[in-house]
Amino acid sequence: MRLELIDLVTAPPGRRSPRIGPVSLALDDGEALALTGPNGVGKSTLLAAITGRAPLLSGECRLPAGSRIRLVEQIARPDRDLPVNGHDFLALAEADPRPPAPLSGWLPRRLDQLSGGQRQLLRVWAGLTAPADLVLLDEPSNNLDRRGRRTLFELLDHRPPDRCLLIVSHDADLVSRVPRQVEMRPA
Ligand SMILES: Nc1ncnc2c1ncn2[C@@H]1O[C@H](COP(=O)(O)OP(=O)(O)OP(=O)(O)O)[C@@H](O)[C@H]1O
Repeated sequence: MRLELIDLVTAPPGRRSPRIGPVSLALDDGEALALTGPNGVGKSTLLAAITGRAPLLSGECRLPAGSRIRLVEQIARPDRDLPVNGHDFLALAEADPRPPAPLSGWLPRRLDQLSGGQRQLLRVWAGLTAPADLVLLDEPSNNLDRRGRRTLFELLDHRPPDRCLLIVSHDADLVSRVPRQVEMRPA
């Protein structure tokens, strides 16, 4: 699987402005890349364009037909009042049902009874281990304290090796652990 963005110009979903890009990058099987850049430069919008939610105004987004993409969004949709526990959540996401500790200990609990950071780590695990060719993580270390960030790094180390990984982050420590970095700059 190869993701290739060629002079891609996009905009937030349902809009034609502000224009984001042009951005060019390529990612091959099993590669991980960190996408950095200032607030508002368009990183989340670029991820939305790769998933097809944001418009392609010009340029190209090349992905093999049938590629499976998993996006772990920066802000989780509210799951309050959903009677779903961690086991159910991983099963629904078709994710690996056996995450490492401490995530394994949270699985019997309802998602709405976990902390924001605990939910965040479960969402990242689900994104990393569910069937996919390309995993997009938007600010995965948000909400995490030092121990949570260490756990996140372990989860990333355990990711299945065959999939491409694109991580949007402002976290210098996380970015430095990713072999390749691309910085988005304002047009
Ligand atoms: N629904 C929207 N309508 C109008 N403008 C929007 C909308 N969503 C985002 N924008 C604008 O599009 C630009 C890109 O936003 P985006 O969230 O992609 O940036 P980002 O690089 O991910 O920022 P951050 O690092 O703060 O998460 C910003 O200028 C933002 O204000």
